[in-house]
Parts: sequence; C-alpha cells; structure tokens
Amino acid sequence: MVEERIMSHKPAAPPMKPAAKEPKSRRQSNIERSSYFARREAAKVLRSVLLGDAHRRAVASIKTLVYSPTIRNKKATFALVCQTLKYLPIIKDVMEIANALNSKWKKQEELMYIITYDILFGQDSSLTGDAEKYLILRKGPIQSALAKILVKRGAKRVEDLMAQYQIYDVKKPRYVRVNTLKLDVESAMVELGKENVVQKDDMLPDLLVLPPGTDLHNHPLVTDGSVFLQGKASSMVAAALGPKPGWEVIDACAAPGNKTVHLAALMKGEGKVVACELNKDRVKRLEQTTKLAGAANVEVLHGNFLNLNPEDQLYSKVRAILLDPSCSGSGTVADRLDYLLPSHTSGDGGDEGRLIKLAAFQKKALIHALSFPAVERVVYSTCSVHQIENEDVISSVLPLAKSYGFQLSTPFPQWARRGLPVVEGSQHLLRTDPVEDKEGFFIALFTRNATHFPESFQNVQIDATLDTSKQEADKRCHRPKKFVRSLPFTKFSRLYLYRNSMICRR
Ligand SMILES: C[S@@+](CC[C@H](N)C(=O)[O-])C[C@H]1O[C@@H](n2cnc3c(N)ncnc32)[C@H](O)[C@@H]1O
Repeated sequence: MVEERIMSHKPAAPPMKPAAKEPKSRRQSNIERSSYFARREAAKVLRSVLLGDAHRRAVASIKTLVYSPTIRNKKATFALVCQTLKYLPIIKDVMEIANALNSKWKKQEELMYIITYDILFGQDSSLTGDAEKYLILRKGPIQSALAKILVKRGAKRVEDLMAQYQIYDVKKPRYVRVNTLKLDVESAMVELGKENVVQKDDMLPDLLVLPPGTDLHNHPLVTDGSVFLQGKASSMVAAALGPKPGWEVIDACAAPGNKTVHLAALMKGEGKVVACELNKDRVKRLEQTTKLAGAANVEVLHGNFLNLNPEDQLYSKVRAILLDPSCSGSGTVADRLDYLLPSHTSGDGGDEGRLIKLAAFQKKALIHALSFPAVERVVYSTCSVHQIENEDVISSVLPLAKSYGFQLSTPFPQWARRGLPVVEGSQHLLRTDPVEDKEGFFIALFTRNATHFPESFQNVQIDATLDTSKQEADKRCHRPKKFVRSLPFTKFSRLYLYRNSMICRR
C-alpha cells in the first residue's frame, strides 16, 4: 500500500476490505468511509496548526483551515482537531511510553495522534485504514501506557490527569447576549426555549444561559444578529462602562465589534459610538458586526486610537471610553486551545518580550483614554491572566489618572473575584478565573464626576500620540510654559505637565 500522505489534497481512498463474514450494510460502509476521510482531513489541519501558521491564534486558525474548500466534512474535522489538541500532551506521553511509532509512521504523526485519540478517548469504532490497523494492533500497549501514567501520577480518572496536565475542561454554559436593538429578552427566551433550557443570567439582564455544548451557530437568531454568542465575562465589559442613551462614546480598539454593538444596545441606539480599529481587515469585520446588529449609531473609524486628538472638537463631548486593547489572550486559551501548542505547555503561557510590548501599548492607550477632556468613565479590559497586562498597567497609570480627577470604581460589586492585591485599590478591580469561570478576564473602571475635573486640566493640551520622536517632542515643548507637575510614565521617563502647553515626555 502506498504510504498515506496527509499533506496531499486528496487523501488516498480507504483500502478495500477483505470479504467479511457478514456483508456490511451500505450505511456502515459510508460511515467508515467518512470517518476515514475526516481523520485525514483533521490530520492535515492539525499539522498546519502545530507547524506554526496558526500559532497563538489556534481556534480562529483551526476554523479558517477547516472552512477551506478542500475540507469536506467540516464539522467532524473541526471536532476531531479540537478534541485531539485537548488531549495532545497525554497522547504524546502515551505514544512515547508505548513506543508506538516506527520511523514510517512518525512521518505522519498528526494522523497517528488523531487515531490514538479515537482509540483512547473517542467514540469512533469504525477505524479502517492502514494507519488505523497499525495502531489497533498496538492498542494493548497504548492502553497500558495510559494506565501507567495514571498510576504514576496518582490519578484515578483521565479528568484528574487532565487537571495535572493543566488541561481545563471547557464545559462551560453557552451564553447568549440578546441584541436589544433587534429583539427583547423575553422574546429571545421564548424563541430559544423552543429547543433548549434557557435561563436569565443573575447579573446581566440581557444575557441568557444555556446548557454547555448547545450549538447555536446556525440558529436564525444568531445569523440575523438578534442574539450574539458572547461569553459572560466579555459581556460584563460594556455593561461595566454603563453608557447612557444619547452619550458620545469611543470604543478605542473595537474589532470584531462585539462590545461595540453591546455599547450601542445599552445606549438604545441613541447617541454615538465611535468605533476605532487599526487593522484594515478587522475593520471589515467590525463593519459586518455593526451591520448585522443594526447598530445605526456606530461610526466606524479606521485608524490608530493613539492618534485621535483629545483636544479635537470632534471628541469634546465624549463621555465614556471602552479600551479593550490587544492582549496576550492568555485568559481564553482554554477556548482557543493554543495553550496546548509548544510555547504554551510550560506554564506561564508566553514569551516575556511580547508581554512587555503589549503592556507598554496598553499603558499608553489607557493614558490616552484618560486624557479626553469630557470623559467621565473609562473601562480598561483584557482577556489576559497576566498581572503585567492587568494590575501593573493600572498601578503605573493610577497617579496620572488621579491627577486628572479619576478614581477607581467597583464594577459589579456583587462579583467576588477582584484584582490581585498588588495595587492600591485592587478591591475595585474585577477578575474572572480561567478555571472557575472558564475564561480569565480583567476589568478596571475609572470614573470622575464632571465637577471634579482638575482646574489645570482645562488648560492642558495632551500630546495625542505620546509616541513622537524626542526631537519632535522637544520642538513642541519649546514654548513658554508654566510647570504644573511631573508624573512617572515608564521606569525611565516622566510626564511633565505644563499649564497652557503640551504634556512632554522625557
Ligand atoms: C482585543 S481586540 C478588541 C476586541 C473587541 N473589543 C470585541 O470585543 O470585539 C483588540 C483590537 O484592537 C485593535 N488595535 C490594536 N492597536 C490599536 C490601535 N492603536 N488603535 C486602534 N485599534 C487597535 C486590534 O487590531 C484588535 O482588533
């Protein structure tokens, strides 16, 4: 038999079976045939994921890969890839202990991972094909390797083992946010309740809770934008900002726009949401989301939030800013599965340099958000579990925020999990736990009363980019100025505030 190549577009046809004692039904043969192809298609996708293209963007990438025209059985392939990835660290150890792969099959290790998943944890008993036959012959050693690992680690069940391997079981409820621009909550409950058990969330009035595993991707309410498949933590962000109908609001880093359209709905479609997005391709997603949601009060802006000038008349009435900047995404890795990819298996989940860069941008963007003159509320949020992107950002910005008249407020006081106690006011910060709450989000809410705007603030112009070269900054600062105060900006630089002048960074 010619060696099966998982990278070829068309996998080899399943081998003809020797005459069986009892002829197989046509239905059974079709099932075997489609499972055979699904495993090869899944192996092809898994190979691309593990090779690196999809690194750090696993699920988005798995979806993109699965939805390519070359994949026929998309649903089965997607499920098989996700499940195999979920168990991959265990599968790899099992295969090593069982010494299951010879050099020929090592060349097709992704296919072997998929088949081993099926042998150990899957429900597919129709394992036909050469690769399958090879592993079924080694089923005994494979199963005893798993038993050895369980004994060695003192784990009674595979679930305990998964916990030890830090694999989170992602059986979380399916949350559905009702887009109140299109449908009221009661009607959504009635409609979804026809086929599912639906409850209202205990904190967010526009959020519904359905049983884990409920698949609503093709539900008419989802496809027509009446409801959004949005998690609880993600839905808490716009609600924490609490914009009122008629306000002007900026969503600083907006695509794909789930929170943008949530803001629009909370504002009952009245007022204006300026949705700013840097990435051209993601702007398209943002526009699609906005259109789907029927959020007519959203104005999409393709640009860099750091370049919006707070002194521009255009933004003089902006009362709230939602800042959900690019982050490591480490809090949603259980969803995205990339925690199983090579650089994520060692614990902290990421490359320090990348985190430092992200945190630098996050600080800059937060300072920028706080510098809009009429802003009363700023929410800073991430889907990261890293202190450097969360509490550390807040603590480094807090002195400046206070000088602008802001204080930390407490979003959702009834929520028990708060910030790490490494910053003054950590009790105001909100965290969700990646294990307990199935996703790790962070929310900070800065508020100030209009009456508490600092007197000096009225006369202070803000350097919009905080990114200018030193030469440019010096030029700008070369004006008569009256010193107000200096504040730490980074470890190495301070912000100098001057009345009737720019903020200069040195
Ligand atoms: C975490 S995502 C936002 C998710 C979005 N809030 C939602 O819930 O759908 C961060 C987004 O910010 C964008 N972004 C990054 N830097 C930016 C900048 N300087 N100005 C505007 N957008 C930026 C990224 O392209 C990305 O789309």
